[in-house]
Amino acid sequence: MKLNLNIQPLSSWMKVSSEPLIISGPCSAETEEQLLATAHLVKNTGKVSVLRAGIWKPRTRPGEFEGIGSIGLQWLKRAKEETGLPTAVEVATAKHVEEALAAGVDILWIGARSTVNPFTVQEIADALQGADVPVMVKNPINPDLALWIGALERINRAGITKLAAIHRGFSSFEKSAYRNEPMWDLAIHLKTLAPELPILNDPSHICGTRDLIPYISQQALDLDMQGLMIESHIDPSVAWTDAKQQVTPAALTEIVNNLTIRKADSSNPEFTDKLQGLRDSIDRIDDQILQKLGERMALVEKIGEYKRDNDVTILQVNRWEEILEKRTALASALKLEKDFTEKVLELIHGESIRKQTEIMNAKTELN
Ligand SMILES: O=C(O)C(=O)C[C@]1(C(=O)O)C=C[C@@H](O)C=C1
Repeated sequence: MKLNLNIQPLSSWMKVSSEPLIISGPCSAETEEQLLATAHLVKNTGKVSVLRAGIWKPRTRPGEFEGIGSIGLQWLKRAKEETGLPTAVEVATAKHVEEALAAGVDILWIGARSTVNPFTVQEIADALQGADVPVMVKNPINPDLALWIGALERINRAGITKLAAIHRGFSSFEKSAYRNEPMWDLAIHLKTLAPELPILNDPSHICGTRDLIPYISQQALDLDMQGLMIESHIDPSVAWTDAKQQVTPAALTEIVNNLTIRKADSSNPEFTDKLQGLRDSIDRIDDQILQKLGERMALVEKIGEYKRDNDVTILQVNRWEEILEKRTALASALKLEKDFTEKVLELIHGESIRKQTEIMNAKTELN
């Protein structure tokens, strides 16, 4: 299945001053001085194409700093006039959209806490009708690809064709080094469904702490993401929100300088030839794997019929354990990851059980 989004390529609406595309600025606009000072430093890095700042902040508990509000729009306007950087803010209600558009904000983004709620997204989409503004949609808090896609579709159906997704990681109960688990598979899946949709990465929210930002940023670029949104602050130690994950503009420069930019393809004929040769070998091996899986499944069916005729259970725990043990030992000798091998075997065993259940049920129907 492919998504049917009507979108314009990123290059037609985003002027990237230096590769890769970096959107940066404070988590929150706190004071006019703080925003302007950060904007100038960020501009002077020469690495940043868009200035970001949160002015309406959804906070988990009441009583925390909830953003400076509409006054921040005037500060952003001034920052843009002084630095020439286009601006981006998060919007979460129709009123935010109206105010941001009236103040000439260049890019709007929808935050993870809004993307989870189709009512909120629809309200934002309705307010966007007729506007020609780029919109970026962060993934929902929970790892639900359909919600992310639904939000992108709602915004697109409102006529927004300058559209991008932002991967900011997902909330998880499991203890992790990250504030939000990257769960790269979901972003890769979205890219597969909509190859034309630009996906940016937000390492600040994935990491929650600045030390991990370089690693996640590199991984995002290596997964062919089109840019990075990295929070920066003149003095992160006194930031009013997300102090641990913001970086100074100087640190931002270092992070970006250390990134290796890899292209999606190479025009070097030697590379292309060698890659083709290796891919041909992979094609042959994939064919063999599938052929062998087909042969294995035929045996599983035979066993299924045999079990049915002798009233023997499908699940054979001892045999399954024996398989797991022997194959993971072989796999480790072949330098395959244990985790990976177990996952493959579990998939195969699950399919055997499904197939044999079908065979057993066929017997019930006949009787
Ligand atoms: O050995 C069997 O009894 C089978 O049916 C085969 C098989 C397998 O896929 O290898 C399937 C189900 C059992 O739980 C154990 C093993």
